[in-house]
Parts: sequence; structure tokens; C-alpha cells
Amino acid sequence: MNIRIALAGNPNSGKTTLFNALTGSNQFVGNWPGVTVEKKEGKLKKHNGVTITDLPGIYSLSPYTLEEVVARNYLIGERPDAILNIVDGTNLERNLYLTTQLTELGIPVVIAINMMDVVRKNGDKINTAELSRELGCKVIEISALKGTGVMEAAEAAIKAAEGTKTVPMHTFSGPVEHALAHIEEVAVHQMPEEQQRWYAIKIFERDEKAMAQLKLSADVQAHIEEDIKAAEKELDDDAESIITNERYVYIASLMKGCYKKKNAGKLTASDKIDRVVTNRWLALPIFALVMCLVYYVSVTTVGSWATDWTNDGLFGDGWHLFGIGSSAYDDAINEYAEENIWTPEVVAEVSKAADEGVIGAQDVLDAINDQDFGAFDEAYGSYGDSLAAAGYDISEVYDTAMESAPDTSDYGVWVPGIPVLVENGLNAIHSPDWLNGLILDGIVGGVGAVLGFVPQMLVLFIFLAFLESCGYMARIAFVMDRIFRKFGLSGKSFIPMLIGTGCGVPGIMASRTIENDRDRKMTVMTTTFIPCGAKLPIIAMIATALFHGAWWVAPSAYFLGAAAIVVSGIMLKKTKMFAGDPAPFVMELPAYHWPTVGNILRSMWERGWSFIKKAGTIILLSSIVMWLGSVFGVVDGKFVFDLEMELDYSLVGRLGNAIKFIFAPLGFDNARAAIATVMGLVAKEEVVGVFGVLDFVSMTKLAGYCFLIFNLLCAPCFAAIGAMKREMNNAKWTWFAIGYQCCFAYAISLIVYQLGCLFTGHGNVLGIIVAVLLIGFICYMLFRPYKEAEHLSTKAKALAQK
Ligand SMILES: Nc1nc2c(ncn2[C@@H]2O[C@H](COP(=O)(O)OP(=O)(O)OP(=O)(O)O)[C@@H](O)[C@H]2O)c(=O)[nH]1
Ligand SMILES: [Mg+2]
Repeated sequence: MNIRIALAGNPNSGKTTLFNALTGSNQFVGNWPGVTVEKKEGKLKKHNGVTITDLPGIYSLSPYTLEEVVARNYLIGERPDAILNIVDGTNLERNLYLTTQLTELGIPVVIAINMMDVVRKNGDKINTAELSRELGCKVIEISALKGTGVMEAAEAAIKAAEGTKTVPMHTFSGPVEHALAHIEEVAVHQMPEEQQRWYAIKIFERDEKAMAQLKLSADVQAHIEEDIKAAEKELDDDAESIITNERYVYIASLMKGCYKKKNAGKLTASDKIDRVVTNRWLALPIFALVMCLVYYVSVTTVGSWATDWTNDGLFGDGWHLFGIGSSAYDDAINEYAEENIWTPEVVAEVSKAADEGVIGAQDVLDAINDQDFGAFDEAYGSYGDSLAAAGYDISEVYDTAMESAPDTSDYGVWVPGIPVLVENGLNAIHSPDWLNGLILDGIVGGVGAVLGFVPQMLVLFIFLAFLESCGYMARIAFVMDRIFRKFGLSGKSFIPMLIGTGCGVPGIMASRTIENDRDRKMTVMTTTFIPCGAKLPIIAMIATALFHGAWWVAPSAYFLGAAAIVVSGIMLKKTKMFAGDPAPFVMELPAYHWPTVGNILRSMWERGWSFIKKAGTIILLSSIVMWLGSVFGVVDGKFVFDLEMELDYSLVGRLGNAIKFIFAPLGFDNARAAIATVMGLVAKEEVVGVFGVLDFVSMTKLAGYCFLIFNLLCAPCFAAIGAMKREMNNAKWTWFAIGYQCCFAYAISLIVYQLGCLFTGHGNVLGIIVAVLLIGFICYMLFRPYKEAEHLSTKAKALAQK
């Protein structure tokens, strides 16, 4: 037995939620139309040989966009054994439009009325028995989210698949039926009987795809055209509208008999919330506030506590079990440092270095002034070398003092971190030095640096899952559409960007819902400007290492990405390649839903897990390559292996030094940053992985921020580039997109760095000239008129005058 059941229904009716419930999968669910853009297959739980297919949502069987074509082609081309039609019970009337079409396909149909939990809560009543009788197929009430009735629905579909085909109960008006009968006879009588009616209706509507598929002879076509014309004349409308209207009239009559609304005409809670969050003036500030909060919490507060623990504890020296003893130890070590490390001489040295502007000296001094040994130790770790190089070497005092410093294990149960455990293990088996280096510095260092940021990502993903599934993100697309439209852009371009906040690959794929080819290409090109989950570690690293975890760094990265999309959109739209009216954007606002905790956690885990998997594969591999590159090198013309290799001699360092000139105008002309940027193409997390392996580098705040800007905006990782290539389906366009992204990133970083230098008094004349020229060029691109749009509006005027 092998039964194929397809889930078909309007966008956002809950197909994927049901699919996940039935198959135990973890497909992405979001509260806006157009989440699923590909068909997905799964096996029905507890049943052998039953395959369930989740399809993109469709409003009708006349598709406009790519993902709708996927659904139609599956239903018509592959003819599943049964269709489980998911109908949104809170939106019955519109959803039934598709139902009337599905029942005509000659495939067994079972209707699952979803969101019954909401329907019941609203106090509305659906008469399923009557509906079932009228439509000629079984109707079952379910709640995919709560899991009620889902198995019954699947079992009903299985039973229907084994039984007879659904016969459409609806008949069109006399003239249409007359024409249909003729068409069936002359054009489709060779088809299986159950399919004839659907094809006849499609031919009547003059559906090009169906006509092309049937390859009708000119003779037959002329005959059919006569029939259609006769019906059109009699009903005084064009054929397609006749069919549409009659369907709606039929559905209205169905609704009268089957549906009772309790609070007709009253404002629902959703409407009330929307009055505020989509308000003309408040919408954007509210969105900005929400995103600030999301990034602030995930990068700066909760996220950074969790990340500190993973970075310093789990992938660091270790931690006190349950935190017991931590504060006693802190007091003891601070007191000890006060007496033994921060001696008046050391403080004087560091102060002098800080006055002289030695990189990092101020950070070390701040930690001393705060009497915070933890911060001091970290700052010293990062900048000790930079201080020593400038002639302020405090390592002797530090090293001697640390020999008899208080021991963490005296203050509580000390759990050693993974590197410590691994090191002990390696020492116990007397492993050779090179293996120690490979495992500790290469693998644990590189992979650990990336894994350390997973908690932060998880916190971000919880927020995203909530915003997506409650319905707020759909509002943002709606609000953005209002603004974008002024610039000739479509709000639909914004949905991929919202999804891209999790990962760029599904974000790019989400562009399929845009029907206009030019707009779709433009969206594919710009979606990855938004910082994805993998860029979060870069943001967090720069924010903590260079800005003391300032609250604004992370939100600024997000808004920078959003601004890059808007600016690029406007600039590109004014070129010949992308000119033209924006794709229409008609999206009904989905009702707000309280997502279940389980769903949010599942979505968080699904996304988080893919990062952990990446850490175990791509990141692991590239960490090993990076380590090899850093221990092999060329010294005095000879190829050597040395665990203590100086970076400048190593292969990585030499490569970095060879290409760093490219980044000099952006402020980060050092080998590590250059290498990190290149490795970012493999996976964006690798940027922090490289610093994990090669140790953090001293950069000024300005250079660090420009490094961040460049890495956020330049070409995405290979996975996302692959997705771009698939969606563009054209190598030339893909290269153009990559080129554009890199040039744009370069220009923006250069402008910020050069102007930043000007304001801090280190300006360089050539750099400033280039920056000003670039600004001029961007402004010109932004403010020059839309050629095509003007042309169109004159046409519109001419029409109006007529
Ligand atoms: N209250 C309630 N919400 C539901 C139910 N089923 C689904 N939802 C919510 O409805 C929204 C849409 O669910 P999806 O499963 O993504 O819908 P879909 O039909 O796959 O949508 P597309 O892929 O865009 O066509 C999500 O926010 C779900 O949590 C239900 O039975 N009750
Ligand atoms: Mg879906």
C-alpha cells in the first residue's frame, strides 16, 4: 500500500503546522502567507506507506507566482491519491473558493477546518454536517496547533483515497453548463472521466497552461471559442469573471446555511492591536524599539551572560558549580590583585601608555580602576602584547603574582572547562605537541569560539520565533510596503529580509513569492544585507571586545543592514535593469495567534541545531585548515613547521599580509582581519573562529566597527551564494549580485572609516576625497528621477484626460 496525500489550502491556513503534527517534522511555520515555498514530503506517523506532501499555499488553481505553480503542478501533474484541504475556519468564506476548485479535480477531497480553537473561542458556529452534504466530501474540525482532530483528518483522507473520487456538487448557470458540456465533448472526451470537468472549466476560462497541455487543434479551438463567446454574450461578462463570480455566489449561499458569526461587525482584539502597531506614525518607532530590544537582550544582556559562561567557563578555564563560591573567589582575587599586581608602578606604567594612546591601554586601566580582575585579565590577555610592544611591559609582575594567586577550587566545586579537560586528557596519554596544538588550538579553539556564541543565537531565535508566529512580522511587511511603495519598491521584498534574520538561505528562497522577475532578482541581491544568525557572533565579538558590550552596537548592525536594503533598493530601481512598477502586494493581515511554547522552542532548536551541525562539519574542517596554515610557514625562504610560528611567517599570515592592502582604506589592514574576512565566505561564524584560532587582534574602535560593517554587508557565505544562484538560475546574475554586495560593503565601510578618521583628527586627504566622491555618487543614484516611472505617469495622465 502506498498512498500519497497532499495538503492543500490557502496561504497561512496551517498546512505546515498540520504537516509537522502528522509527520513529526520540523518545517518552518510562520504567521504570514507565503511561508512555505517548496513542496515537502514526509511519512505519516504510525502508518505504513502513507506519504504526506506539504504544499505552498494557494488562493486558487490559477497561479501567479513561482511557489503557487509548484502547488498547482503537483496537484494536477502528479495527482495525489487524496487531497486534504486545509481551510482556515476563521476565514471560511475566502478559503472555500479554492475548495470549490479542488473538488472539481476528480481527486478524493477531505476538508479539514483548521483553527477551530479560535473559532470556538470567538463563539462562532460552523455546521460541518451541512457543509459536508453541500460540498460532497467529508468535513472534519481540527486544530493543527493544539493537535486536536489531526489524526482523524489524516485517516479520513486515507479512507477517501481508497474510496471513490469526489464529485463536484456545484453547477454553474445554464449557459455555462451548456458550453462546458460542449467543450467536454469536443476537447477532452479522451481524458479519464473524472478529470474532464476540471479541464473543461479551465478551457472555458481560456487558461493558457491547460490549453497548451491539451494541444488542441485549431479547428477544435475555433469551435470552443464559439461556445465560450455564446455564453459570454448571454451573461454579458468575460468567461473568467463569469466562473469566478458564480463560485462566489455559490459560496455565499453555502455560508448562509453553514456559518453563524457571533460578534459580527465588532472590532476584534487583533483589530485593536493593529490600530496601534500599524499606525501611520507609530508603526516604525515601535518596530525600531522592538528590534532594539530583541538585539539588546540577545547580544548584550541575557545572551551575553550565557555566552560569557560558555566562552569563559565551558570553553574556557572552567566555572564554579551553581555559581557557589564565585563571588567569594572574586573578592579574594580582586583583593589579591590590588596588592600584588596593580602596584603603583604598574598603574603608573599603564596610565602612561593610556595617555600615549597605546591600543588597549585604556581598557586595562579602566579594569584596574574598577578593581575588576576578570575584566583586567581579559584586557591584559588581548592587549598585553600591544602594551609590551610599546615599551610598557607588565608581564613580569603579572606572571610572578599569578603563581601564588588564590585558587578557584578553594572556593567551591570547580568544574574545569572543555579545553582544560582535553588538555589534561592529552597530557595523560603523553600525546605529541603537534597533536596537542591541533586539538587544543585548532579544533577546540576554533570550534569552541563558534559554539560559544550558540546561546546568544538561541536567545535571538526565541525572539524571532515569537515575532514570526504571533503575527507581528506580517504587520511589519505591511507597514514597510506603505513606505517602500513611495520609492517604487514592494513590501513583499521585506518578507525575505525578515526571514533572513534567522538565516539567509530560506530568506533568499522566500523571494519566490514575488511575481515580478526584476523585483525578485533585486530582493535576492539585497536580502543578505540583514545580519543573519551566523553574523551575530561577529557583532557580539566586536561589541564586547571593542565596545565593552555597549547596548547600541547590535541594534545598529541590524538597522545598518535594513538601511542597506532600502538604499540599494532605491539605487537599483533607478537603473534600467530594475526599473518598472513594483509587484502588487496584497496581503491580508493574519490574526494574531498566541504561539505555543513547544512551537517556539522547536523553531529555536531547529535553527540553532543547524548552527551546531555546521560547527561540527564546515567549521571543524576550516578550523583545522586554519591551524595548519598558522603552524606551517616560510621562514628565511625555508618551509617549516613550528607550533610557535609567528603569524607573519605562517602561511595564513603571509596570505593575509598579501591581501591586507585591499582593506587598508577600510581601517583593518592587518593579516588576521583580512584572513577572517576571506574565511567569512565559507561561513560567517568562521570570522570569530579565525580570531579564536589566531587570537584577538588589537584594533581601534573605528576600525573594528568598519570591519563589522564590511563583514555584514559583503558577499554572504557559500551556502547563501548557492541559494542565490539557484533562485537567479543564472551565473552572470549571481556574479553581478556578489560584485554589487562587495562593492557596496566596501564603499560604506570606506566612507565610515575615512570620515571617522577625519573627525578623530587622523584624516587622510586622498581617503576623504574618495569618501566624498562615493557619497556624491550614492546621493546621485538615490535622488535622480525614475525614468520609467515618469514615463508611466505621463501615460496615466494622458489616459485620465481622455
Ligand atoms: N490558533 C491556531 N493557530 C494555528 C493553528 N494552526 C496553525 N496556526 C498558526 O497559523 C500560522 C500559520 O501556520 P502555517 O502552518 O505556517 O501555515 P501554512 O498554511 O503552512 O502557510 P504557508 O506556508 O504560508 O502557505 C502559524 O502562526 C500557526 O501557529 C490552529 O489550529 N490554531
Ligand atoms: Mg506552510
